[in-house]
Amino acid sequence: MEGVDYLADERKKTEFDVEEMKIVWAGSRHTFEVSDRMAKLVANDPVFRKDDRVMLARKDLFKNTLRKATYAWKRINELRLSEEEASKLRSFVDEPAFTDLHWGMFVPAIKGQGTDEQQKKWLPLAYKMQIIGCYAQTELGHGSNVQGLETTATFDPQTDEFVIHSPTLTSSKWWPGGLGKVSTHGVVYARLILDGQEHGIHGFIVQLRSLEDHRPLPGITVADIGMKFGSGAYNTMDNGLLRFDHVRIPRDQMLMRVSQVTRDGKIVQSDVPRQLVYGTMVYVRQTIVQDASIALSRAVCIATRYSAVRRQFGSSNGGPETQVIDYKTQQSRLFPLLASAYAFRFVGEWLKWLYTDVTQRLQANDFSTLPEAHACTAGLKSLTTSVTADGIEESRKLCGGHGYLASSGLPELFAVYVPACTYEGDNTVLMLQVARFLMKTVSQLGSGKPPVGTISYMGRIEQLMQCRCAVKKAGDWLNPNAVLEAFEARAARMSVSCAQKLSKFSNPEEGFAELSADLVEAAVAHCQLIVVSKFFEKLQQDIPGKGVKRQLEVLCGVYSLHLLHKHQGDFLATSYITPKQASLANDQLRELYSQVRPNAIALVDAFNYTDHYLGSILGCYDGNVYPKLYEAAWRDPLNDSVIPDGYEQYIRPLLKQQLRVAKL
Ligand SMILES: CCCCCCCCCC/C=C\CCCCCCCCCC(=O)SCCNC(=O)CCNC(=O)[C@H](O)C(C)(C)COP(=O)(O)OP(=O)(O)OC[C@H]1O[C@@H](n2cnc3c(N)ncnc32)[C@H](O)[C@@H]1OP(=O)(O)O
Ligand SMILES: Cc1cc2nc3c(=O)[nH]c(=O)nc-3n(C[C@H](O)[C@H](O)[C@H](O)COP(=O)(O)OP(=O)(O)OC[C@H]3O[C@@H](n4cnc5c(N)ncnc54)[C@H](O)[C@@H]3O)c2cc1C
Repeated sequence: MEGVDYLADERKKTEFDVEEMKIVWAGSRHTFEVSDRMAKLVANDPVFRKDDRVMLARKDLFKNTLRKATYAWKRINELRLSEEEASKLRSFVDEPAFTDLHWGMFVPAIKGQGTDEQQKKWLPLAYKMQIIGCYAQTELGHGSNVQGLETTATFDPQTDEFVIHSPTLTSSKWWPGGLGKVSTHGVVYARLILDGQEHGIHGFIVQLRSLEDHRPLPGITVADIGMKFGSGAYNTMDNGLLRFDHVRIPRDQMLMRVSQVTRDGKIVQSDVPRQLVYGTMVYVRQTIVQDASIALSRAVCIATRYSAVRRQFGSSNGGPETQVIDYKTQQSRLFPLLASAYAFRFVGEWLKWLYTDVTQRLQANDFSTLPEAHACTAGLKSLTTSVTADGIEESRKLCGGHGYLASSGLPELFAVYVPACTYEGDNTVLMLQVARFLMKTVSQLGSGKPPVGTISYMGRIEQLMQCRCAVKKAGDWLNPNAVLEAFEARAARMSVSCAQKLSKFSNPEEGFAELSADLVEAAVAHCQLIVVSKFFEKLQQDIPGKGVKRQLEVLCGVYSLHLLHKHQGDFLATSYITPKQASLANDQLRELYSQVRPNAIALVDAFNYTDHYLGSILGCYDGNVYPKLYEAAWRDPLNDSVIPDGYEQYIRPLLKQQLRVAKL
């Protein structure tokens, strides 16, 4: 039945202004309008159709991606879209492609690590896509350990060139997106060798393929690394392998903002810290945090709408069965994910601000906030992608059997998303970076240098080590100060406990390795505190619209109290709360679920996703799930014929054989 809104009754229950919530979710009215326009542009253009993606064989899938990406580029130019509009358009096309790495890593690497002169030379070519670039760092043998990369860049003073070489099989570049079949250039990370001496890892711009016929240049072996997890999914991307056989590039193709190599082969360090060679990763990590809220909200939107449509059990006197969204178990699995999507949205907004701030400071040679920016981007990337990947899978389970259908959109969403836990830094490795930052902070307490920014709570360490939770009744857990102090005390105590244990080791690195699992838990506690505190900070802002702020307060309560409930072992073990107080938090959490329930559909409508973008029958706006599932089944190529291909060859002889056996 076209045009009927099967979720209309749900939408009538809403207690807040959804249109205003859409603005809050988007970040501003302007961003909302751009997003809305770009989402509709993509949804209404048949070239961006994606429902057939999971059926396509790899070659067709890849060609289809090339078609979409080049068409998107054509539309971006025809419509003279701004960078903001183009970036939104790309995200609504919703298909990983070589362009992501070109714009997302190749261009930022040149911007961040290239000198003014290098930027002037390379960026105009990249901006017009006259060259297409990738980010070639990871190798077959090393990914996390960047200092362990084996590719060499040896300076030849005779010719004023670097010789790029892959000395071993394990030094083959492996994974770079866009490298396999498309990129003409790469920012290649290699070990700098000057006069037989090593000088660490640096980035080099290397041309890989001819701009005339796309063939690999002499000395270069390049190919795709093969199929990855899931159907459709990340297989639209040509992750590649790359080997160099003494490939020569001019000296001025080493990215020289951090260190320069002179004509006579000497290294000159600028006053920029060497860690800026890792700057592109910091940039991408903060974009990944922003994207986490998008991926999680998509999954939650699907699971919430379907949970309101789906009914099981509970019918009395022939009346309708219970909507599964009314089961408290469903709510306790779904609503924390809904709240997490909002929480990640706000922490992502804040992280973008932090990144912009650190970038401006770096330009003014102020490097003081770099360690905090690194810890925040690494930790929040790790936390938000882990929760999102698990949350997508939980959303699939929340949709029961139908969640397992490709047409639910959830399997592909999971398959595309889950590598985010690995790329741009394995999540455990990144949490260990946060732990190092925490241990350094604790060791410097009392040095007269007060901790600032997200770690400033450590400046109140004595109070945080001694204080006890003052909660007496469930409603006390609605007090932001009570919640914040609980998260601060837990994070501070877990860090101090690790630091105390570490101090017992004569070799700190051995101690760090031995205690690494505890250290990761302390780092997670610190990152969760950041997310909770940024949610509370958001609530301090002027938020217009009937009931909007109230709903956000409820979601903030759900976010923080579900974490408190889930990690109550930490809060109890650090002796900040009593078992009774933990139980009161859970009582309050249940009450908050009841307040989310009537607003659940409106809270996911506020994401403003088109049906095209969601790509899910279970999550469609009108909730008309069953007829659509039925129709989609008939569209499967297997149903093109009543008798399947292979009947004569396999099924018939099998049945005949069974018949013979039966006759015997
Ligand atoms: C007009 C048209 C426009 C069209 C628009 C289209 C727009 C499209 C946009 C698309 C946008 C985005 C899309 C992006 C797509 C992304 C897709 C994903 C692709 C994935 C790519 C990758 O995976 S790239 C490879 C990533 N690799 C890693 O992440 C490796 C992880 N390892 C490391 O980072 C490091 O090796 C390590 C940090 C783990 C360890 O390094 P190292 O051994 O050198 O360090 P130490 O541990 O010894 O630490 C030394 C000190 O350095 C500090 N440190 C470490 N890292 C950093 C850092 N990054 N920044 C600052 N400081 C750092 C560390 O803390 C130590 O400090 P001290 O203790 O004080 O000494
Ligand atoms: C889809 C995808 C796209 C990618 N795109 C690119 C790209 O464009 N360019 C590029 O250069 N790279 C890319 N990569 C590579 C990616 O960045 C690396 O795979 C990632 O950094 C993880 O490194 P690794 O594979 O070496 O993992 P490993 O480090 O080998 O991790 C294996 C296991 O060891 C553990 N481990 C490792 N070190 C430690 C430690 N010190 N302490 C405790 N545990 C540890 C990890 O937690 C993990 O469980 C991509 C990867 C994927 C999956």
